[in-house]
Amino acid sequence: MSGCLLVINPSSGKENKDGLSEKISAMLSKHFDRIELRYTEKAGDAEAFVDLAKDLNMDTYFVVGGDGTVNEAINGLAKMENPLKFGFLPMGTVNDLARALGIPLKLEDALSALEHITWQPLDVGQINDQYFMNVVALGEIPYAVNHTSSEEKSKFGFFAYLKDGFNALINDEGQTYHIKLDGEELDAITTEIILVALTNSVGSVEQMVADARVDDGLLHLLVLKDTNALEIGQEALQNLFDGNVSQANNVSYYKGQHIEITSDDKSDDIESNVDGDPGPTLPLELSILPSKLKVMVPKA
Ligand SMILES: Nc1ncnc2c1ncn2[C@@H]1O[C@H](COP(=O)(O)OP(=O)(O)OP(=O)(O)O)[C@@H](O)[C@H]1O
Repeated sequence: MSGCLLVINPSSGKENKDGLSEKISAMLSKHFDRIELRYTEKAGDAEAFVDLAKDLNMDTYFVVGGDGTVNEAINGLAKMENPLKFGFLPMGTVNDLARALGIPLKLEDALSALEHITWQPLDVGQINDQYFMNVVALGEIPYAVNHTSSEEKSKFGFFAYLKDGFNALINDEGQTYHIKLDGEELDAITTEIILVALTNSVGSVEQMVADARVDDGLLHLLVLKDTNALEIGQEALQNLFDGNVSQANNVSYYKGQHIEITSDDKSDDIESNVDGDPGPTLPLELSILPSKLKVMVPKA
């Protein structure tokens, strides 16, 4: 008998929640014999419920929420040797993983798209001792975003805020970083922003990293160059938001499986942003877990 634990974050998103669990259960009942429902109450619940799903002998773990909830689910699943299968419905403001996987962002559309499903292999990223599914950002700008109130963030979204707030946020020349990519030391770089992306969609910009595939087994490293000159920085950031960053002049673009990032500057103060939330400080070690998960997507 196939079973699915359905976990809903009742605080995510702004859509009307009337009949939400019934509608989702109806869709899931087409694919599973047995469905159990739980609601999250606080940070960490969507990660902890993975253990409950295992105890209940479920084979699939399905969450409904924003990027925070999806990231928690990934953190629960990725540490399993043989992870449960994964599914989700996007309810947040950014929803990059859904965009990359072709899961519609509107609830009713997603529910009908998932009437017919297939299981897509999905890479998971590791940063120090935690996991991510979409993007790690590092530098002055992500730092400022980390220290922005969640109201502002939920109003504008992570990168929308970043874009609108770019002028206001620039206040110095950036940090100097040392980056080792697959064991090779790159030239030291002074920059305001470093991104490590897993999917083509970053910060709601669906083709920012046009080459990235959810199961290509690669980390996509983007470094904004020449940020001492504000105008160049702005132009490069605009290139990021216009998509297809590998074509942009002021962005260095690399691919690899293992990245180490250190800095001569005050490392303890340099904080990362992981999937839109504050992450670990330097030094950072990132790696890819190729096709670690199988995720439910609409059948083409
Ligand atoms: N019942 C609850 N009430 C209030 N907050 C909750 C509840 N359950 C979980 N949370 C909080 O919600 C956070 C995750 O929110 P999530 O990011 O999924 O939604 P969102 O903020 O609407 O989406 P996005 O980040 O894309 O804007 C968790 O880290 C946790 O702190």
